[in-house]
Amino acid sequence: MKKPLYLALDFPSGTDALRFIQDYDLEGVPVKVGMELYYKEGAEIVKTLKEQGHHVFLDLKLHDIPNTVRSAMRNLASLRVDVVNVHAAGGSEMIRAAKAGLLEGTREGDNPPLLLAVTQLTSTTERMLQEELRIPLTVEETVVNYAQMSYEAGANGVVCSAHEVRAIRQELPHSFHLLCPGIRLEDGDDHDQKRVVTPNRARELGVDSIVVGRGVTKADEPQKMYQLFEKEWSYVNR
Ligand SMILES: O=c1ccn([C@@H]2O[C@H](COP(=O)(O)O)[C@@H](O)[C@H]2O)c(=O)[nH]1
Repeated sequence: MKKPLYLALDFPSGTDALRFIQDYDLEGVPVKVGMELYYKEGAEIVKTLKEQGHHVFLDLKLHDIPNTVRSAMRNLASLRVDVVNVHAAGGSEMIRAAKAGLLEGTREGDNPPLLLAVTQLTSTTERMLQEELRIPLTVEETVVNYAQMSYEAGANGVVCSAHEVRAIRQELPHSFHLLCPGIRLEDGDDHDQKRVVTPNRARELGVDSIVVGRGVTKADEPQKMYQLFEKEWSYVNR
């Protein structure tokens, strides 16, 4: 799929998520299932969304010892999701194990899910990194470092903020997938996100895919807002 915009289905239940899709004519759009929805509904919601024709990014951000991550990824691959992720902070051995688990769990003839590694969350600031986590680097330095390590360990790409895209592109091949949450329209509410950009800017920077949640799901007119994000991102009708 070329340059997807993933709608983050951060809803308390599957009923809420499916109703939202139906109410606002979002059938078949790429979606992201995160912890809130998955921990409530489990694999069933993923199966339902796949049956309904959605491209599914399962955003569970695994972070555990390599053996555990390998077994978990084997099970996630069997759900035939399109994208999964781990925290890059789990290290290269864990990322290699994730990749191995995905290959083991993928049915013959299918493509394994894309494996992305989360670098620094888009809610992280340089102050948090340096003062709370005591990492004496800039956000950009840690993100590029995680991206290089993830690439060498076999990840297909990373989750980062669009702020770091240029720096990553200087170091790694263009085929390395850069997926960016923290996307807001010019006058949008940032909520708890700290490193945000507009869909327009993300496109200009060469981001491969974006995630949009509350900008659509909490809007007064969700369908209209989805179309606005989509239009800026894909540069249609201009
Ligand atoms: O660094 C990260 C990694 C994941 N996310 C997830 O993306 C969406 C963003 O939602 P908004 O409502 O558009 O802020 C959300 O599901 C996060 O869990 C992220 O924001 N940043």
